[in-house]
Amino acid sequence: MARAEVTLEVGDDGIAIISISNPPVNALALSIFVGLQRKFDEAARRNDVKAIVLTGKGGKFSGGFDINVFEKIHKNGNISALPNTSFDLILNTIEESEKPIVAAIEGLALGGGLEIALGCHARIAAPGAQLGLPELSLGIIPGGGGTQRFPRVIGVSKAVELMLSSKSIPSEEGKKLGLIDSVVFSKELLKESRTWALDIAEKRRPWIRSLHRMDRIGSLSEAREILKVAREQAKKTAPNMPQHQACLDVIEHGIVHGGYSGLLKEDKVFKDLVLSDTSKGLVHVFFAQRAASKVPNVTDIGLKPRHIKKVAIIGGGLMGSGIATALLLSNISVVIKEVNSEYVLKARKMIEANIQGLITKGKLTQDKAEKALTLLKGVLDYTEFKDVDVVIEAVIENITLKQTIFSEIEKVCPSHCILASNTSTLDLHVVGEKTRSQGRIVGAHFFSPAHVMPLLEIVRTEKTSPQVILDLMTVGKIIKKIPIVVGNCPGFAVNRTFFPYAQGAHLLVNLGVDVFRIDRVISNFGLPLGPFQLQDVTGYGVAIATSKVFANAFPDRTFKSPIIELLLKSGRNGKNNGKGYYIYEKGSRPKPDPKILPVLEESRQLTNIMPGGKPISVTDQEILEMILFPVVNEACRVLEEEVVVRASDLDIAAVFGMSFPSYRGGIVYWADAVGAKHIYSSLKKWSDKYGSFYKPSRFLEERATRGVLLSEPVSSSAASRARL
Ligand SMILES: C[C@H](O)CC(=O)SCCNC(=O)CCNC(=O)[C@H](O)C(C)(C)COP(=O)(O)OP(=O)(O)OC[C@H]1O[C@@H](n2cnc3c(N)ncnc32)[C@H](O)[C@@H]1OP(=O)(O)O
Repeated sequence: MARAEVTLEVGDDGIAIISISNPPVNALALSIFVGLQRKFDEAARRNDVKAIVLTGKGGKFSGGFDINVFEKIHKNGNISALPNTSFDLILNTIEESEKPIVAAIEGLALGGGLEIALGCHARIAAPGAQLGLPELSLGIIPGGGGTQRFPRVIGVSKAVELMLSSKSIPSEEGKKLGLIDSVVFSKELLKESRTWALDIAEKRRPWIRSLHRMDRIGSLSEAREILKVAREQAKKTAPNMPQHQACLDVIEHGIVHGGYSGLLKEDKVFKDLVLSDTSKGLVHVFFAQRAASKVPNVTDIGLKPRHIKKVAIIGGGLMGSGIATALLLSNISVVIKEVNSEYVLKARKMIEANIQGLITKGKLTQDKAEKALTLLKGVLDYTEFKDVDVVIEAVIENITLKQTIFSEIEKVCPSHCILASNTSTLDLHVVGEKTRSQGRIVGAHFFSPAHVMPLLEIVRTEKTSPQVILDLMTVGKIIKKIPIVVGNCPGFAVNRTFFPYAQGAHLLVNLGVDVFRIDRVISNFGLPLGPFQLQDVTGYGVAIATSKVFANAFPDRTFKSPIIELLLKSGRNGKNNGKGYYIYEKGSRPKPDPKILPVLEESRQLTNIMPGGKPISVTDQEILEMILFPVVNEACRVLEEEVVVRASDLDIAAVFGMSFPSYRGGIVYWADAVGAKHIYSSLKKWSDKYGSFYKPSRFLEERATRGVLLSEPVSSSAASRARL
């Protein structure tokens, strides 16, 4: 592996080129900071150096501070491991240097990488470099002066927008905003940066120290107004996350008391936040997401992903159209097959509406949208299937229909073609039973709406070939999904783990707890919708179909709630017809509908599970735990059966498939923070009181008794048991 190092070369022109090298993204590891300090000191001392250019090797400036250091601090609590770069390196050495320093940026300058560049006296970038301060997405604020210099360079409004959203911008936009002084072709980057540095040294260009600037800040009252609006917005969009308000406070402090005072405050707040639970959860998710892309015997055996040019989708309903949209937007040709031309047209309309939605939200340009639609073809037969690389079947959950489709596509598609099903519940063995292509059969489980939800659950059987899995993972990444590879079992990893979520909520209602209180408790915890509003939105048909699957697969731990059947009987269809647990009216927020109370009463009478016929009395915390602990319990079974490669894959599944709050790190991470002992003893208590739905799994019992983390690998736990 290449060494992390900083090099210095001095040219005949008197320019010192200092280069960061730490592949793959030139993260600012502690040794890089030491190296930078040494090389800048050397350049400052040397008489043959007139000016300095700072750059990154391998086509990247820097991906920012080394996040592994945060992970270590989270484990050992030792904050003193953080170097004092904001003052020693960026302020005193770079910004206050007696020789001008120009940042030559290629590829990316993120987080600490951009903060170092902001300390330089000019920034030259190659086209398309990604520039941003994504620290808030890690639960912290920029800690290298970004909260002070960014607003001073690009203005308060844009700086706030970019920091709060953790979004990056390309060099070209950076140039328009004044962040970048010049955009030049990659091959000209060093030459142009050298010239620029010399020009500053010889006073042909201004020598600008960002922290001293006030020209882009505007008046104090304007800045305060921008910050006030941002605070209100952040209260809504990031309610349980401290870093958003903290970032705004630090920006304001610097505007009121000056940049240096702002740096001092930033340093303190940054260090406090590094130790916060929010940062621990988000950093865990960062690494868990990268870990999910490493699948033993698939990604580590030297296979190369094949190029996927054309995908066929069978079924242009909600799922099929969503999947098609995601593919088209990533320049993949899509053939969508339907049973008649009316349905083909409907599918096209849905895809157009998906795309229009993205344009309206500013996420897509008209040009790109038009180009994407040219790659779409609607068909009624298999003629177009002769050269497709992947088929994704997305018809209704009917096993006979799916079996027929699979035996047909096996005949018409080329022999390399991947045969995927978007089933969310059916056994893949049975789906592909009538074919001789078991190695090519795989699940491609997208989540609705498929063009928006980030997770792609790739389901393999023992026969699915590693090449097929690798190819599907690659397609997933191309279409900007987060793929996790899981085993074949009822509900696979995501729906299987989360089936007790809705059932737990229904059980509580039948024990007498208020529906809307449950939804409030769950959304206060951080899920975007409570379980009942989620059912309204996803449709009761889905709820009925999935509960049937789980009732068959796991009858010992299924709670059968009559509520949905009763709602349907009383003319309620959820959001679909504007009436569910909530009332849905155009232009207004969903309103709880008290008219459902008699329906709930009827359900309670039918199930008759309230102890002594009276509603149980529970705290909000108990409500939360009575819904989420059964999910953890099922996650334990999923882990024990090794349906997922590693525990953190379930965290990714929870965050990106079920919108579990990312700052809580995912379901298993959260459970470990709560403690297996408490979860086990609570479930045991409730199973004695309310029945087998709560019965703790063997895995949970064993881990709780032995004090082993739920996230510890199954095999290593067995090994540690053997050692005892
Ligand atoms: C003091 C400062 O204010 C604090 C900070 O700077 S905090 C850090 C701010 N920077 C960031 O948040 C950037 C995080 N990284 C990213 O967003 C993306 O990795 C990226 C856009 C740089 C590259 O994306 P991509 O090309 O898809 O590669 P990706 O798989 O994500 O990363 C490649 C490898 O680099 C590692 N990596 C990326 N950024 C890293 C970082 N800042 N520190 C340590 N490792 C990092 C990843 O973990 C991964 O390692 P692996 O191969 O062992 O799994």
